[in-house]
Amino acid sequence: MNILILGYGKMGKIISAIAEERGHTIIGKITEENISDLDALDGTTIDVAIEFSQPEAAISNITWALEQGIPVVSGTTGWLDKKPDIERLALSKGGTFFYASNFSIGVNIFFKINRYLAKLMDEQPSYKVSMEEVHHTEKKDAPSGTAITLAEDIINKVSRAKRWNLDTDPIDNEHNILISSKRINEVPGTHTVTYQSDIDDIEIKHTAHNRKGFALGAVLVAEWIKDRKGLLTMNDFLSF
Ligand SMILES: NC(=O)C1=CN([C@@H]2O[C@H](COP(=O)(O)OP(=O)(O)OC[C@H]3O[C@@H](n4cnc5c(N)ncnc54)[C@H](O)[C@@H]3O)[C@@H](O)[C@H]2O)C=CC1
Ligand SMILES: O=C(O)C1=N[C@H](C(=O)O)C[C@H](O)C1
Repeated sequence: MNILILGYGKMGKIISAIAEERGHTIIGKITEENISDLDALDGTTIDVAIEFSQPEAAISNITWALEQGIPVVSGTTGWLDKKPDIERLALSKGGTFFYASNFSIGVNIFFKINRYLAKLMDEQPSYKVSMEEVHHTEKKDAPSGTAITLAEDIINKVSRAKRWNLDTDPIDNEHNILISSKRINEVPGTHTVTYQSDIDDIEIKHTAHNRKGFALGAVLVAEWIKDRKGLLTMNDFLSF
């Protein structure tokens, strides 16, 4: 496949390396500095664009690719208030848009465990739920996209949990999921969900040791979506 890399930073570099190992051709590596190179590209020669850039760049990158009829796999976090606009564009063009806050298979297993635990906790009102996410100091958004997915899945299952907020906000009651966001050098991504009662705590935790899981997941999805259309997610890709 011919792959266009939109955002050639920490993730874009690992994705490119894995894609090449798997026999794909990288036909462009777009950064903030060489964004004008897009004008010279012929969209008909690109099978898929993989977009891991920055919150402020994601919308224009994805819009450009969808306008060219290129299927898009996007993992950029921190811009999701605008996602409905992108989804409308993808549908109006008859195109393909795949978004995941986390492409790692391990995290997607963790998402499933989180949903199962939340279902049990719906009937255990003595437990208060909270969350912690830890990432490297270059991360721009907080909380992480993964933490937001975890919180939204809990809100969908636990009727007393109505909304989430960062623990820097002064709201702390049974209806709010407090999320603590920590930034520590070089941490690829650690997420912990805690249910606390007077009697005990139950915690589930996912620790990424590096970025390979996120990058491999994005390449596997790019291979999978090649001949698919519409709005797709990890639930469509994974069979569990
Ligand atoms: N969904 C997932 O599984 C994962 C998502 N992420 C997300 O992916 C994004 C990128 O993460 P990193 O690679 O660590 O960031 P990074 O800062 O290392 O790289 C970002 C890249 O985007 C480029 N960029 C910035 N503005 C641009 C523009 N206007 N047009 C094109 N490129 C532009 C930068 O030049 C840089 O090459 C973040 O939003 C992060 O949260 C990161 C890891 C996994
Ligand atoms: O910025 C990162 O690095 C990561 N971002 C994603 C997120 O916001 O959840 C996924 C992963 O945790 C790494």
